[in-house]
Amino acid sequence: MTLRFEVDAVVLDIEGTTSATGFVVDVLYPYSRSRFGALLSERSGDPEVARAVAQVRELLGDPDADAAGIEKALGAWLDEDRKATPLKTLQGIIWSEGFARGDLVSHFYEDVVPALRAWHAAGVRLHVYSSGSVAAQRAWFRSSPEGDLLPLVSGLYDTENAGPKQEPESYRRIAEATGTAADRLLFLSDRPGELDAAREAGWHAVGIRRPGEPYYEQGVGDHAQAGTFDEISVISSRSTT
Ligand SMILES: CSCCC(=O)C(=O)COP(=O)(O)O
Ligand SMILES: [Mg+2]
Repeated sequence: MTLRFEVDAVVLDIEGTTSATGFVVDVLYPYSRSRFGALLSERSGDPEVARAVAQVRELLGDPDADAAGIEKALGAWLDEDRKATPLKTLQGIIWSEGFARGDLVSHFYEDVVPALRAWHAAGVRLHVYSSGSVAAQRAWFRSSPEGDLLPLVSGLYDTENAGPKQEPESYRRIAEATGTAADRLLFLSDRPGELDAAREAGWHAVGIRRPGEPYYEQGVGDHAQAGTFDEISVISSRSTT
């Protein structure tokens, strides 16, 4: 069955939706884990690192946490896959440098890139909303196995510039930032709590359920669902075809 939407923009979750959680956890997480120590000790004066470190201390409730304590907290959050904003900021710094130097190439499920190209060609705007930082998202789309996909993307949103993914207010903020009416936006995600929040903000929402992903068994509640992007047809009033 094909799900049909007439909207102006599609907003994409990454992990579990466009891309495999296994790749993020097995490739990206170890890459960042092994580099946190050097980042914290050698670049503590970098404003972005300093800001993230201050946020970690605040989350820990420990204003005096030293570099070892910060690294330990980051490791624990990685273990539990906690999407803490400062963790994502620091990972984003490390990953974007790793992508730029060619150590990393991103992952997209095989149905995703053809669908993104088709929707973009049909005049549908594409935005990303992920817990991964904007810097990480930019590098991820720029360094895909199919080349630079960033030109397909109009906007990048994370927990810093939009807010937590399970809060409707974050989706209202994105609608405002993109200048798009809520009912002209379609959100694709694997997580029911995110889909609930998008729907509460008045968006269309489709749960993506891919075998092997962490939320596959749990399902996406009462949301419309698709196993691949091929099952979703999107047209826009801005369409030229
Ligand atoms: C390029 S983003 C890396 C993935 C990541 O760290 C993450 O937290 C993704 O979470 P999502 O909100 O996309 O499920
Ligand atoms: Mg996800």
